[in-house]
Amino acid sequence: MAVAVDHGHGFKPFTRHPRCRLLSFTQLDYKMLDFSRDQSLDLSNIHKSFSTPCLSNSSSARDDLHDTNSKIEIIIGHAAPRVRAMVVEVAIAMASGVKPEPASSGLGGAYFLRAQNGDTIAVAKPIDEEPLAFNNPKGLGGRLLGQPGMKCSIRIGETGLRESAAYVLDHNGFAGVPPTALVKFSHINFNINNPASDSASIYKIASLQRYVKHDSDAGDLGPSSFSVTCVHHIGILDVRLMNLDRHAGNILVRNGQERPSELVPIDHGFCLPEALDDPYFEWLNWPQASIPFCEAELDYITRLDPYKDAETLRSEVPSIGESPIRVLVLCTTFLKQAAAHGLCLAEIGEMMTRDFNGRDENWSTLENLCINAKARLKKPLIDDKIISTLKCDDHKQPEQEQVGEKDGDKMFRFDDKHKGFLDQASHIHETPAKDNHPSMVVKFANPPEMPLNKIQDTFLDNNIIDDSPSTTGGNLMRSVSCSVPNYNRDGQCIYIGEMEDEEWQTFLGIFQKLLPEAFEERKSMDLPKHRLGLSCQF
Ligand SMILES: Nc1ncnc2c1ncn2[C@@H]1O[C@H](COP(=O)(O)OP(=O)(O)OP(=O)(O)O)[C@@H](O)[C@H]1O
Repeated sequence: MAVAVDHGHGFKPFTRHPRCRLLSFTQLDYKMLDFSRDQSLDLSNIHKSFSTPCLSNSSSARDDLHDTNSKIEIIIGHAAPRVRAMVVEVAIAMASGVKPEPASSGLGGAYFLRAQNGDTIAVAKPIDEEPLAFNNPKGLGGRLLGQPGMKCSIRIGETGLRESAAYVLDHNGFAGVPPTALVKFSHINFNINNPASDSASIYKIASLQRYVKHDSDAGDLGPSSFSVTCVHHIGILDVRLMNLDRHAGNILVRNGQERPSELVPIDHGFCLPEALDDPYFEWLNWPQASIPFCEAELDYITRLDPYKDAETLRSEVPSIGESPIRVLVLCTTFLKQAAAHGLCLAEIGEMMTRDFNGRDENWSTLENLCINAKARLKKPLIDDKIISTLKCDDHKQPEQEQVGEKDGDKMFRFDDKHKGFLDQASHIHETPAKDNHPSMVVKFANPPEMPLNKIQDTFLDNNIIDDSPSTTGGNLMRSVSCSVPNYNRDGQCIYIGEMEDEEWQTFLGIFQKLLPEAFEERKSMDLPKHRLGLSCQF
């Protein structure tokens, strides 16, 4: 068998729904491993091929139609350590005729790739088999790539990117994310729900992660056998990446000869959302999270450079886009300052998590800080997606916060002096809803600055726009009614990706100035301490 590394651009660009951003895989430096089933394996040849890259002849989708040889191509992760070795092993296994084995667990399509001797090498998760995606094999399919997925802030088809990003950002294996890449498989039998209509079935894009031998996952055990270090390291990663999905099943447990067990974090598809969202941290209530960071951990956190990490993502995972990168910068900044103020992991995690009391979900402390920081920017914040119905009026009533009630909607004055406005916004959900959508009215002190088109653009994809002029008290009132789709319970996320660069920098500066007071307030609460009372051994 000849295994060759290809620096060419072997496949046609991967596109998705026309209204959605293109995944710019054409910009990426593809490296391809070709292998053929009818030739014998020659490992010495593999090494030679790596050191002497050569071009593949199979450079178009048309060629692929006539080429039945299996291929695997690294799209993201070719510079990451230990990725190539994993891909070579998978390539050899596939060349020997080994078939991917579907995993029964998980909501998405996942496949174990085994070597000829039966050892599992890696886990592949095709992006079109994610939960809700059209080729999902577990009855959860039907949607196009690029639409909001299980989490409103992460699009269908983009979890694989994030799995790779988590590995790239886990510097020196601090949290122990297994080697992960985004790859393209061709001529491999993954699931297709409607073969007749699927013309692109000759290849699939998938995340590929090194399989980790394990004894159980964290859901099978209580946390008392887990090492403080493992919990802290995984928690630090989750905070940086705003992981929305750190449930116990996503932490594998390896029992050593002695306690404590080693923890391995997997499944990072719901990290790095496009907007601030509600993270889920299983470790939040584990006693280890309430133990202060040790010197080495504090040193690691101090040395984290959010801007360098942002550059790393831009160069190594370019298709991820700027919004998730901003979430990374914001969360890393938050972590660094929180740790410097002496907060423990549990306190930091709690500040990032929304408060759900069974009926209402309130913004997290982190989200409230961002709302306040945005309110202090000069520009009116009308494109925040916290607003589902907007009305504007140049009639100023500066002394009043709530300026009235109309058709069941509360009316609030809004200008840049009125920083309390966005605190009020947390009460939006309690206002009477129209057509089952939360509703509010905002009065703008400065109508000319209101980019009405921008509002319409923001909501156009999924909403009904009603732009009807009316008059109130002699003042022109423009009305824009939009229904925010029900992504989550409240249909709301705080977006930070829409700001211009300069505005973003100003926002970050304001955000950082707000942090010390918030940390002091958090430290004055003693919530996490009671957890230390639980009986556990470390
Ligand atoms: N790197 C790995 N090493 C060992 N097992 C793994 C690895 N990655 C995933 N698995 C296992 O593969 C199965 C499916 O993986 P995973 O849970 O990540 O899929 P998913 O569809 O994204 O799941 P979920 O519904 O929890 O989001 C699980 O049993 C998981 O434990």
